[in-house]
Amino acid sequence: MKVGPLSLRIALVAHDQKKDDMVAFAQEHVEFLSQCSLVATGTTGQRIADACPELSVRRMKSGPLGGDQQIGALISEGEVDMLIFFVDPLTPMPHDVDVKALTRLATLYDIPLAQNRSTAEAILFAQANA
Ligand SMILES: O=C(CO)COP(=O)(O)O
Repeated sequence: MKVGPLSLRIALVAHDQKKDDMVAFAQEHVEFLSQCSLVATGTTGQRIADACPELSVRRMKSGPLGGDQQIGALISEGEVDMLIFFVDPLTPMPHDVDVKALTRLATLYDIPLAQNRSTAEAILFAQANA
């Protein structure tokens, strides 16, 4: 895979049941991601940083404590080019409104939004071959 542009700003978020998926995704694409500017919710970012020490990840608060909203704010400011958000469709979330608000802003501001791994792979492939 060709390496992506340094300027690509990617937000990474995963619910607890999807964090292993996110870590595997980050490990598989570590070369590409190392060329990007990464921001993540707190626990997701920690898991990625632990698994991929070569990646520099800006960590916001944990999702349920406002991290989803912080990333939504970055999107609204035009500071995120792509949202990769591995959602858990089987578990009720206390912060479901924040989850919906975040995906809504990605849709509103028309940035690529991947809510599962196969879509994330497709988006990265498209970027790498653009
Ligand atoms: O809850 C989340 C997304 O809604 C993710 O937050 P964490 O990465 O802190 O677990």
